Amino acid sequence: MSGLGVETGALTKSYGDVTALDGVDLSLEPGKIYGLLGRNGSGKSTLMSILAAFQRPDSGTVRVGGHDPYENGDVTSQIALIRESGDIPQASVRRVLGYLATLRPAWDTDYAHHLAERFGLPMRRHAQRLSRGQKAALACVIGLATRCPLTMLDEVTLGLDAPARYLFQEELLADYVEHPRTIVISTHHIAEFGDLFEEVLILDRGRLIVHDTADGLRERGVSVTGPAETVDRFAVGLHVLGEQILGGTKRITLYSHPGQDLERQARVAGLELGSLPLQDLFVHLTTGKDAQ
Ligand SMILES: Nc1ncnc2c1ncn2[C@@H]1O[C@H](COP(=O)(O)OP(=O)(O)OP(=O)(O)O)[C@@H](O)[C@H]1O
Repeated sequence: MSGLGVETGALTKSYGDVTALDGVDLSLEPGKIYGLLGRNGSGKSTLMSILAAFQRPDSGTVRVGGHDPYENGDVTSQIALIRESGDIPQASVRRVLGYLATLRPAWDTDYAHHLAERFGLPMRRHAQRLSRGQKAALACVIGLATRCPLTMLDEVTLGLDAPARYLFQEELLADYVEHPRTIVISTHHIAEFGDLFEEVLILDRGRLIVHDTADGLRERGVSVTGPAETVDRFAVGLHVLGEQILGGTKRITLYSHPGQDLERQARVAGLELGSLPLQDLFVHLTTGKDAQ
């Protein structure tokens, strides 16, 4: 099994007068790692909870592996949504892991124990008494060891310290290579987790404003660095997102490539061109005047 595909059509969901999702058309191919990004309240958790059939949309269609997941046990048994906020049974870590082994067809007990050990989880401690970071680590262990064909991780790394976040990335990539599946990760740690994503989805106020490969997204912008005066001359008439000055050196970021001729000119003038970090593009797309 190399993962489940996802299709949604014109998905909408409101809570009272708050529109959480506003006509989301989504198509996820099986077996890829997706980054689901968006500012606070943009609809990420709502989208994932609908894909996991935790709730119904107000209108629109959802297909996971070609089927409507709602009240469809054959499909939901292949979907895992792990949330930072918990959903963890009230029992010791060891019992929680044992219980999940009975629920999840692809659960790997040895792997779960290996992960728990790497994260330093106290197996006998009651899950409710774990520290915030330990709870997050337990969520990561569960998210990885379920090996569900559609695994969605909603902000699971939020409480983890830096070494644990690196550990999570390392384990996720290694396990994904061995057991490919569809993985959707929502996170605000974009700079850190950006390299994990094959494709990036950006929600903005309930609308899907970007679905692109991570490389395609990075290539939408360019940085230009060099002597301040040369950079300023080069920038005339171009769409500059931001600038940094360090001594006599200036670095500007441009949204969209200036074109081959201008790039050549820039290089001839001794300017250095580079791609933009995902996080800069994300900030631009969701806060700038270009946010759609
Ligand atoms: N149960 C609910 N009742 C009322 N409003 C809700 C409910 N759940 C979500 N909302 C609202 O819907 C919008 C989308 O929320 P959602 O949790 O999906 O966003 P998010 O992108 O996951 O946010 P964050 O990054 O802050 O976790 C927000 O305005 C939120 O306040």
